[in-house]
Amino acid sequence: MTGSADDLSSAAVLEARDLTRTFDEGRVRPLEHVDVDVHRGETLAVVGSSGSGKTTLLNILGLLDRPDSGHLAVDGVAVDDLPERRRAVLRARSLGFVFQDSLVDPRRTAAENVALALVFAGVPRGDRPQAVDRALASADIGHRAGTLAGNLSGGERQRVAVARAIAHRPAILLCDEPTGNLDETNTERVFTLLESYARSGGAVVMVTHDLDLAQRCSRSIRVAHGAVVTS
Ligand SMILES: Nc1ncnc2c1ncn2[C@@H]1O[C@H](COP(=O)(O)OP(=O)(O)OP(=O)(O)O)[C@@H](O)[C@H]1O
Repeated sequence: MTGSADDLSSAAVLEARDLTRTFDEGRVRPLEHVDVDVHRGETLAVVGSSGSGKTTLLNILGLLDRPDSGHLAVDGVAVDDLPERRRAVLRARSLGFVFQDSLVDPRRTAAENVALALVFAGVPRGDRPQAVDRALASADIGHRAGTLAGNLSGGERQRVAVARAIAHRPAILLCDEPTGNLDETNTERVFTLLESYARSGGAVVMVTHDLDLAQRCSRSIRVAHGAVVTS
């Protein structure tokens, strides 16, 4: 990530135009002609009823799925005609993912889980130990660096998942119900981490059913009947 708290450029790091995604030969149409911009320094909540298309949108923004039509630029790179190999590199370098159940490897330590993600992100070997320490510390889980992830609590494991997602300083953090399995205290901790990543210059997109959290984001959009509206 090149931005910083002092350099919150207004340029969008995610720009989606006229996205359409349908399933079942067009019978299911979660996204139709949708535009979305996401900027550095912001937390963007994506809300909407179950089945409205939130995950579909997140998957397209995260290069995990392709739209039927439309245009998408990720971290300044137009991806529409990019071959899968280059999409994978962009995904690994510019994007970080946090899911409701982020599936950290229970047989590896917290630090090893984060280090592995740095390998995939192409971070040079010599830079990895410091990046691991920094990420675990900023996710407030540095004191459990050497603990097997399988022995951590659910809240601690999710903080490791956040550390893993931010360790390579991606421009954009995409989160699908990141607090969905957490109690109130851990929800607050994880949300605070995401906010602080945005404050440090990242862009955070968060699908959530938690309307209180959505209200605390800098902006929120609602997916409904194929459209995306600012809510
Ligand atoms: N691969 C697929 N094949 C067929 N239909 C799909 C596929 N993926 C999603 N859908 C359908 O697209 C619609 C939107 O699904 P999506 O998972 O994006 O909703 P959502 O808003 O994230 O829902 P939830 O809040 O329940 O997770 C749903 O009707 C879903 O069944």
